Amino acid sequence: STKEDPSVIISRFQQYLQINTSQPTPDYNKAIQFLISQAISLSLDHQTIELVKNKPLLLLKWPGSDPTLPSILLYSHTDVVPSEQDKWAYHPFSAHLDSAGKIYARGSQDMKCVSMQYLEAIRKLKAAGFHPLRSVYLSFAPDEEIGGHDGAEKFADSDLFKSLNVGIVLDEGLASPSEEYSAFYAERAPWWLVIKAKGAPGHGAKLYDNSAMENLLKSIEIVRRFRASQFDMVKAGLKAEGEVISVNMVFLKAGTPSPTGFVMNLQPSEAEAGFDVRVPPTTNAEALERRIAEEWAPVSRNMTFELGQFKQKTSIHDKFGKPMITATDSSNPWWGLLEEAVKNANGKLGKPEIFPASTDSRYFRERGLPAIGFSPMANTPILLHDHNEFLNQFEYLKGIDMYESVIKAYASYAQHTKDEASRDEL
Ligand SMILES: CSCC[C@H](NC=O)C(=O)O
Ligand SMILES: [Zn+2]
Ligand SMILES: [Zn+2]
Repeated sequence: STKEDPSVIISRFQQYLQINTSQPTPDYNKAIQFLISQAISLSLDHQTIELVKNKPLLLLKWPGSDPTLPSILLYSHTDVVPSEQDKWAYHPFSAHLDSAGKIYARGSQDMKCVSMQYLEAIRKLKAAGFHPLRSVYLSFAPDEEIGGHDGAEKFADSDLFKSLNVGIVLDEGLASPSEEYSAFYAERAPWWLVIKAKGAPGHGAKLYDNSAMENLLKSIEIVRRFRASQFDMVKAGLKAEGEVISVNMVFLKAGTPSPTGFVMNLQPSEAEAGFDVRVPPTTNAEALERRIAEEWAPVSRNMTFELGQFKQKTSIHDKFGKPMITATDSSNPWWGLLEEAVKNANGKLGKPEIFPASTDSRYFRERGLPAIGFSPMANTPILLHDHNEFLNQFEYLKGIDMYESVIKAYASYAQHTKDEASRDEL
């Protein structure tokens, strides 16, 4: 087969990056249309599913020769987070390629690179005459950045998904600043917390106990001490970022509004603060909830709290009651195959990590399925959700080689895994 000019591969990536799929008004139709054109050029079967109106999910299939074997799902999301355009060196949807080979775009790392690399790897495998044993599915899903409720959550719950008989899911990971690729076997659960304080209102000049502001500030101090204790373990190198509980205050809301701002000589009777809390899968969840109720928002200080507002208080357990963790030992051959495949493509996989934020993988792990987070970007600063998100074109091309090797290994795996065998019995 003839080798394709890399600049053609890069320009296809740029084309996808130039489609504005930014929340809260992603142009999903344009993205899906483009991806379908790629699927057609690869002779892959395609099907668009609207689990929710105007939120299309594209499903592609590369049929395997043994339909009795569970399939491989190459998963990605099509939406990206918003960007502050004027803080970028280049427009976030220009996909500008600079003289060092860096491609600047929102989504260049999270995760339009992965979507396109899957497709490019399949293009190469097809050109080399490879035929999969296991069926390979690709799904391009909406709404990951706003929680995945109208995307992955409904997809994983559908009869269609069941009919795909998926055995392993590949989803997004993170860039790695070192030369080792990062890979993730679990993630932290988001617990979005709002604590509210009540207290007696009074004159702004009066000193008295139990005002709403004082009550809230005491809680904030206690939360900050907890935050520091967790952060210290990371700083001391005792734990990785994904292994501690993170708590970050994300809003403060209090005061009595007036046409000129706030009333200055009145102490308000209510005050609240919001926290983005992320919980590792092996946390004692009851103990953490007790801590919140007894220390962070105690009734004794006139406080209340709400967990799971904005639909985010995810369980750290799957539906079988086990911590949502994909095995990395010999019980899960997919991990070893990934390591091996990366090595065969002249890369090196780092130690398995817990993803510090959230991904759609949780909807698959919830069902007891193994899911691995892997975005092949080595020697790259982690810039997801940041200004000037970029990916170097040479890393992008290397990533295609990684997937070529990984997809080949996964789609050729002939044995039933232990997992698959036990699922068959259900
Ligand atoms: C919790 S739902 C939002 C998902 C989002 N995912 C990636 O950044 C995150 O904040 O982790
Ligand atoms: Zn993402
Ligand atoms: Zn994201």
